[in-house]
Amino acid sequence: MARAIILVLDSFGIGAAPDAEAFGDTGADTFGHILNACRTGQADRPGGREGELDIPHLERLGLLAAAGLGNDLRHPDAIFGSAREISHGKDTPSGHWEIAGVPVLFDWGYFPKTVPTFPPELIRQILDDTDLPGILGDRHASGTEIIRELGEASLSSGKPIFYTSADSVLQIAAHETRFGLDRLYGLCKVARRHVDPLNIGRVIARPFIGENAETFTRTANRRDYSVPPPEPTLLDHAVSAGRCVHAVGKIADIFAHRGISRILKGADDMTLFDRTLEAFSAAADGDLVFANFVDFDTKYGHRRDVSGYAAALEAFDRRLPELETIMKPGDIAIVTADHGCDPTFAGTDHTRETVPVLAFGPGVEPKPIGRRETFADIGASVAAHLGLEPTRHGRSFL
Ligand SMILES: O=P(O)(O)O[C@H]1O[C@H](CO)[C@@H](O)[C@H]1O
Ligand SMILES: [Mn+2]
Ligand SMILES: [Mn+2]
Repeated sequence: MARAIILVLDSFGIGAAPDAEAFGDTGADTFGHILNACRTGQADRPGGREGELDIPHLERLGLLAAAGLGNDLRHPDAIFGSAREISHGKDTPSGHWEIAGVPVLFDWGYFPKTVPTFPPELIRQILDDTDLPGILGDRHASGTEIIRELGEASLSSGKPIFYTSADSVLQIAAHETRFGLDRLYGLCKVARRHVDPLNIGRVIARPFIGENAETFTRTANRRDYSVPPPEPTLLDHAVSAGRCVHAVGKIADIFAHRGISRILKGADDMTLFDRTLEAFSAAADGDLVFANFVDFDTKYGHRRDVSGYAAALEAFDRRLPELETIMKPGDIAIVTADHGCDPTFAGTDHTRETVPVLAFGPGVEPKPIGRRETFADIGASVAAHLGLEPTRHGRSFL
């Protein structure tokens, strides 16, 4: 039994989703394209990273083999393979819930690519329930770009910026001190209530600071208001069995705080790695640590920043031995992802891809597991490992 830890590299897809075409994502391959850009010198950063992608630990755990890349004849030190997604969406909740045994087999609501994008009735309801003079934005956008464009107008008018993406999401950006953080959270709660009937997965508060378009930056006080998963997840099973679920980063928000015992937050992925180690060190036998590393997605994938993504992978890789050192016999760690966000792809949205599944630990017997038919095999394996009630979906690869 011992302990289990799932590390989600948010958006770290490895291409080859059999249904990529249905999402307009034919050819998307987050890992493959980063690897290639590094190899051909297109991910060099003056004074920063350069050359081939340097990820010896992920390679040792079978990442290249899992992605069907490279001709490394050494046998990986892990259970290695990939998984496709069966959820209808390629968003963060869909990916994480499916990992936890609950694929999203219904259709989320989405906002159209028109301007305005939000139904006037929805905006009217939100305005009626708040003291706002109106809203700005009201369209599909990249979060950083729309703040640069409309942030100053938001400061002078007192109107928050509403936007969406290819995900089932309503995002609200407002100045953290001038608009006020608590006021922004309150507004998101009101919006959450009104988007429920539209089947929208998340409302996200996007606070930013700075004085003008050149200096605006988003802060770590982002908060996601998700709908709860439609049936019990691996996390619920763990908590019902009296285990502790240690949620690192935005995991608690993604599961609408259900099946969570402890929350550990951090402002960036390296701090989140510190918190992950802290959580794992504190975990008792039978506990689950579930960590999400959001920067890959938010800071590099959506920003289409290839060298930034490469540097983040290298930084993550360098820290893996710290986790391996504190693992005890009987523990299992699984490195995976929730969807793709190919930084070389058109647009700024997620990409439908398969994800890596690398499972390792002192007593874990390495083997290939091929391409799993659903991310839920991860949850099923963790449930089997921890002796928990199996989730309805997924088959254990252990
Ligand atoms: O462009 P930003 O604000 O980072 O938004 C991105 O972040 C959202 C949540 O992960 C996604 O829906 C995507 O649109
Ligand atoms: Mn995600
Ligand atoms: Mn994203």
